Amino acid sequence: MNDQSPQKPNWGLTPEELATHKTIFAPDLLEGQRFLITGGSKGMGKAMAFLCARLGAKVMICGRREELLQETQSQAKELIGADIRYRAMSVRDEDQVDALLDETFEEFDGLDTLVNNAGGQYPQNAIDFTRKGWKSVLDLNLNAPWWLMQGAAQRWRDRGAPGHVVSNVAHVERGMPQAAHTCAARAGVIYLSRTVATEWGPLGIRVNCVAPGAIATEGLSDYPPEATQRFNNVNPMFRMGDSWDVAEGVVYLSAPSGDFITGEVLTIDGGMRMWGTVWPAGVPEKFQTY
Ligand SMILES: CCCCCCCCCCC/C=C/C(=O)SCCNC(=O)CCNC(=O)[C@H](O)C(C)(C)COP(=O)(O)OP(=O)(O)OC[C@H]1O[C@@H](n2cnc3c(N)ncnc32)[C@H](O)[C@@H]1OP(=O)(O)O
Ligand SMILES: NC(=O)C1=CN([C@@H]2O[C@H](COP(=O)(O)OP(=O)(O)OC[C@H]3O[C@@H](n4cnc5c(N)ncnc54)[C@H](OP(=O)(O)O)[C@@H]3O)[C@@H](O)[C@H]2O)C=CC1
Repeated sequence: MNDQSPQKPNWGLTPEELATHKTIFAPDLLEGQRFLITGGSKGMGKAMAFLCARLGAKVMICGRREELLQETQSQAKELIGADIRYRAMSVRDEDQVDALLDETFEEFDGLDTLVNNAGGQYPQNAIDFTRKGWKSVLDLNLNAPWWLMQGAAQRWRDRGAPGHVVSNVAHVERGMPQAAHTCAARAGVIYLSRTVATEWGPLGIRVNCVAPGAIATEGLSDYPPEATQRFNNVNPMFRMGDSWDVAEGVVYLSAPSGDFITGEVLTIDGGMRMWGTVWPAGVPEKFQTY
């Protein structure tokens, strides 16, 4: 389990931990498989990239900051001998999404799994959302994954090839106070996925989601320490998950273990869907009942 003390400057697993973490999967499970993982330069996406590469997959990652992508590429080379490819881009830009898909399909002569992982939001009471802020969160967390999954599906259809999409959403079954924008976007991705899982089933394209609760990643350093400290107490296991928990879920759905699974949401939340509320901007007094 992670050191989740608020003093720790970097959240999440170190590259060395990602390189050596035990896995339940066979070392050649993904041999020859091709993965595109958005937001693969840190946090859960980086764990997915390391795990897939360790299991034999060819991996393309993207993110906005080239230095983080380059660092991830070098670490993977040095620590696990993997040749991870990357493209610096923003998934919020439709043209850049098309270019990323074109490059990946060309580079790998196809694609087996698209992982929609890049995302994020800011905490705020919904009543105060600006229109610009709403649109930016919806662009990042609903429009971008849709452009990516539709673009991948069109390319699979045109090649007569099967494919798999797995989107990293969030546990949103009970809504999420102070994160209504992301909650709306993630619910949109879940219901898009369930719908196109039917439409695209005859094409051999599976569409799934993973829904994490509070997971210790570098991304949490964007939140104030009092909030991140509380994230340890938002599920009945009274701890956060780590990026490996989610990476293994993604691999389970993508490998032959997932061959007959589509339209599913794999919740990885330590039970938060039953108990625990995040309140990322602070617990309002009325709700401080125990
Ligand atoms: C919130 C928690 C729910 C999720 C899951 C629940 C379960 C577990 C809890 C764990 C918490 C979740 C963690 C993660 O998701 S980890 C990833 C963490 N990192 C992030 O989330 C950062 C990602 N955020 C962004 O990239 C940007 O905020 C965003 C894309 C959303 C907007 O960026 P953009 O660069 O386009 O836009 P601006 O920054 O210019 O802002 C546009 C307008 O948005 C409004 N805004 C932006 N930030 C804030 C803020 N902090 N507070 C209030 N309003 C904000 C604002 O209107 C901006 O316009 P102006 O600049 O003109 O005012
Ligand atoms: N951590 C948690 O507790 C939870 C997280 N989630 C969601 O899971 C996903 C991964 O989270 P986590 O690993 O914590 O996040 P991190 O913030 O650690 O990593 C986010 C990754 O996405 C990339 N990214 C962000 N915006 C864009 C963009 N516009 N275009 C391309 N890449 C982008 C980042 O790189 P760069 O910044 O350089 O672009 C980085 O590689 C996100 O969608 C998150 O909202 C859901 C539930 C809980």
